[in-house]
Amino acid sequence: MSTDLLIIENMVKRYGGLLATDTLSLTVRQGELHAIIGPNGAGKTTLIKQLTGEIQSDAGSVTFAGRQIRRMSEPARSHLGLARSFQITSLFQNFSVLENITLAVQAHQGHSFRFWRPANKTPSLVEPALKTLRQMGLENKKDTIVSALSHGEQRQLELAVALATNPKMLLLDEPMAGMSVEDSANLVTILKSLKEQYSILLIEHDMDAVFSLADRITVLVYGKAIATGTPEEIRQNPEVRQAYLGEDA
Ligand SMILES: Nc1ncnc2c1ncn2[C@@H]1O[C@H](COP(=O)(O)OP(=O)(O)OP(=O)(O)O)[C@@H](O)[C@H]1O
Repeated sequence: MSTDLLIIENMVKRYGGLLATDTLSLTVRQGELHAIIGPNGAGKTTLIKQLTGEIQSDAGSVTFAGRQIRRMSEPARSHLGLARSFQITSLFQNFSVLENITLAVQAHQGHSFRFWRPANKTPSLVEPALKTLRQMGLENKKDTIVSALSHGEQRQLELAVALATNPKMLLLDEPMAGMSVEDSANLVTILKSLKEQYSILLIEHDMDAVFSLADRITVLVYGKAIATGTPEEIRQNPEVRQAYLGEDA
């Protein structure tokens, strides 16, 4: 039986007179990749920000790993295992790949920065960092300075930074944005390998990626979920075809 790791109930966010999130309810199951699609301005990024705690919801309930998190701070949510990646450029450009990850692990573990011992020489930080780099196929780049990485590799590293904190759930906001076809295909392969080990909420405009990766898809229009279902159910849904996907979907 599948368990719901994230349960969103009747969540609301208003910007003045605009309802950006309109009594939205959805669940993400343990080990599921749940994609959110919808036209520009549908409220997808607003939803992610409400989940991370970057913005406060006006109403509703958000339960994550059995805890009510709607009023929790961003760091508290991150410690519970909610990790956001993408659309935030969080890398230290002049530091190496390994240093970037060990610093993320250190910050997550809540250590003060120990300047007398560099993070990339501390075994308890290096071990999880190397494991994550292996998972992402970036191990051979561990000593490369971030600014020397390709755009696609930097996006992969952003994902590695999120994974290194050992999250329960990843919130991915348009990971394929600005990527070449080759880098996108590579990222799809990586995300497939991460599925099940992590629960993933994915926002993405690349429909090929969404339909090949998602276990379930929710379609957002004007802040409202108009449909949730398997990729096949979403493809067949007449309301979705009309509102978003177009007749050739
Ligand atoms: N800080 C803000 N103040 C006022 N309105 C906002 C604010 N942030 C977002 N909005 C509005 O809320 C609605 C939802 O925006 P949001 O960015 O969440 O949509 P989105 O689905 O992520 O769009 P896109 O696909 O273009 O990234 C839009 O109408 C947007 O103009």
